[in-house]
Amino acid sequence: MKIVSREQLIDIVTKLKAAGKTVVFTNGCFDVLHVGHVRYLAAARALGDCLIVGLNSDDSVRGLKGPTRPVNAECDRAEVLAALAAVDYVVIFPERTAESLVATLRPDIYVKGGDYRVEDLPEAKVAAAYGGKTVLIPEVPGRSSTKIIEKIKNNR
Ligand SMILES: Nc1ncnc2c1ncn2[C@@H]1O[C@H](COP(=O)(O)OP(=O)(O)OP(=O)(O)O)[C@@H](O)[C@H]1O
Ligand SMILES: O=P(O)(O)O[C@@H]1O[C@H]([C@H](O)CO)[C@@H](O)[C@H](O)[C@@H]1O
Repeated sequence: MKIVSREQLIDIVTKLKAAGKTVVFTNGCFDVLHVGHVRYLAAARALGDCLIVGLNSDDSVRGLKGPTRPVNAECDRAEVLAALAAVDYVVIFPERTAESLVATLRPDIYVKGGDYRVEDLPEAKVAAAYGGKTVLIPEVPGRSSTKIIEKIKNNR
């Protein structure tokens, strides 16, 4: 099963690190999945041996993106991500940022998309403090969940 609790992940990551594996971590809302997400996750997985995705809970997505989001509930979003070959584990987190997950799991590599700047990522600061590296994956232009939702709303 790829969808795991924070406690299960601590155990999994401890074993991976003991075996000398490179652990990669990213986080996000992943509301309406698109090709930008798929390429991004494949590129993140290629940086190491195991890709963990921290998935924002429904309440935390509402707090970040507004009351009409998410379109897809957290259990559905988690199952869709877990169906991707690039994704090894999914953990749902309730906080506004993934700082505590990064601090707990201490992944070797922290990843976000090119729509972010490293200096704006609080999670990157947490990673840097224990020697973790942050990598930004170039953005696939013109693809976003919001754009898909707008297209459906406007019936085009
Ligand atoms: N087009 C894209 N190309 C590459 N990476 C992306 C792209 N869109 C999102 N990402 C990355 O995927 C992760 C999840 O992003 P998110 O779910 O917010 O995507 P989004 O499509 O921009 O959503 P929204 O439109 O709701 O803001 C983030 O780390 C983000 O950097
Ligand atoms: O899907 P998003 O909006 O890219 O995900 C958010 O990313 C934030 C980012 O890491 C900068 O802090 C994160 O803090 C937030 O919890 C969402 O995962």
